[in-house]
Amino acid sequence: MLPKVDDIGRFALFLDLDGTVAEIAERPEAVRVEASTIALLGALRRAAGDALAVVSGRDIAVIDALLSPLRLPVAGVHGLQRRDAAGRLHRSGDVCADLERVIRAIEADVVGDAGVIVERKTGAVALHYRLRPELEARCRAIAERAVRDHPELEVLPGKKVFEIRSQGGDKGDVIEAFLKEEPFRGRVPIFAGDDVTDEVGFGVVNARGGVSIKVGRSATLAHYRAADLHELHRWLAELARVAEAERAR
Ligand SMILES: O=P(O)(O)OC[C@H]1O[C@H](O[C@H]2O[C@H](CO)[C@@H](O)[C@H](O)[C@H]2O)[C@H](O)[C@@H](O)[C@@H]1O
Repeated sequence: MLPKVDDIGRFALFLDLDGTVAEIAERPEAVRVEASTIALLGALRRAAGDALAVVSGRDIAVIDALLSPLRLPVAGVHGLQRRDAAGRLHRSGDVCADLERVIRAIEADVVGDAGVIVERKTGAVALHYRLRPELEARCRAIAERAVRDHPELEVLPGKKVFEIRSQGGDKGDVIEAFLKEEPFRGRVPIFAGDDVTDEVGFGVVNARGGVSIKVGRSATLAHYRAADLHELHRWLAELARVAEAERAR
């Protein structure tokens, strides 16, 4: 059930990417954002007076490519990177000097595991087992071994993935940071996401009396739920439509 929101101009909108803006695909590089979804994001940005940001686990460069020609305020790698509305880049966390060695060790570990995908990111690496779900325990063990001697690294579980990342800001921190700046400042946050790394974002949004929306069925701190991405997109389209109608009056 999603709430009635008539006046999106009071709100700041934060959207997760994979599973929320874009459908989950079998491989990270297979993801595409529908042209209709890009048009929807453009309409929402206008409706929200530019207070729309994407908050994702992906690298900012990948998010920009997926959302092209839009170039939105964005946070990447679950909060390690952020580009504010003025285009300034912010980074958090210390880059692990040993990360390349850690990634090579992971690649060597999975060389015989066809279908397991190692996705390199800035300050992080994701070990995907969506194509080999029976290898979950093995991938978890590989990820945990990779961080054992590196207190500056952490393992973030996600949807059929274990991510190894430099410790640093999370999705809650970047939502807080956006809300201190124009055009987000003074607005009530709405945040929609589908994965466990979105939960810290829901916590921040709930504490500010905002609208937290879980996409999907699993346990969550979010106050509202959309059954799937399509229900969320219909709700977002209605927000944009109402704002457009208001403007035309
Ligand atoms: O925070 P998000 O925008 O949701 O990004 C989280 C991770 O999403 C991607 O992996 C997930 O989506 C893939 C494509 O649909 C899917 O194959 C995989 O199983 C999912 O875990 C992305 O590849 C990661 O880098 C993001 O951190």
